[in-house]
Amino acid sequence: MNTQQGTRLRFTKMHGLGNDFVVFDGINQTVALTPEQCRRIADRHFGVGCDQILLVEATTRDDADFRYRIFNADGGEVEQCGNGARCFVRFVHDHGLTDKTAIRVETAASVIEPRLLDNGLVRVNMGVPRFAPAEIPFAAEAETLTYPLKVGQHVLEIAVLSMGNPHAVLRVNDLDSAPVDILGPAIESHSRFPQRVNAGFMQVLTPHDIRLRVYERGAGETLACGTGACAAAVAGIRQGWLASPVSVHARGGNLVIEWAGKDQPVYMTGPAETVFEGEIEL
Ligand SMILES: N[C@H](CCC[C@H](N)C(=O)O)C(=O)O
Repeated sequence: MNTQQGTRLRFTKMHGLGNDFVVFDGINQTVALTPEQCRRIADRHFGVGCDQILLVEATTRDDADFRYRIFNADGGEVEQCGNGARCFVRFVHDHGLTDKTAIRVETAASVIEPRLLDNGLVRVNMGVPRFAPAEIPFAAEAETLTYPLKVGQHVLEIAVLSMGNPHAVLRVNDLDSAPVDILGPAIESHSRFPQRVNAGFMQVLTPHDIRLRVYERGAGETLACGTGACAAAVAGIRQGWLASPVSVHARGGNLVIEWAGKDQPVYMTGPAETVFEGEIEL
């Protein structure tokens, strides 16, 4: 069953550092979007325009308060969205769906824990990063710290990990001249990533500061990527270039990522903004 033609849906336009979202309350209205309807909503000329669509639903888990579904602009449903998680808790709190400031949210990948802070920012326990190739998924003979990836005539040395969604992280010397528009889509659709991948380009400034650009799976380059920031910080810490906490400077603004290593969770802190409320007829 999908949302029938002619149905009007209420939505809220939000963003986390310019990574923007159309958020639907799927508890007080019936929202069942087809990939084509997602593409239409996300279209910046024929729809509302966004990088991802976020759907708030009731959960059946007794260890979570809500269910959180994420759809990329290309219509594909995915496992995780970090900037969206910060907007999620702001949305459910501001729309009276909870009076809690710290909630547990079921996603396709895990249960994450966003918390509204007194200073207006949001801190999220994004869970434990995964490195086994089969858990990414990524085609590799064995798990190593980095992997050579042949892209055209280049052989790139990438880190590969999952924050619930797949990430490839490449260190570059100068982010402004990095060929993100060429290497981004080539990595995103590389055959060794059977479910495609988010491609992060990281410039290390100091052990506690990086600049980051992410060519996102199913959305293209965004102004910020929360799970991408987590993945880049984890990759840099593992390779000895970085130390927690790491300030991640994206084009849309800054996130702070904390990770104590090994099988510890990654914490992400940053803003979540509401832009406007609206209605759309599908
Ligand atoms: N493009 C991602 C989903 C959105 C992630 C990003 N917007 C974030 O803030 O983590 C994927 O296909 O896995």
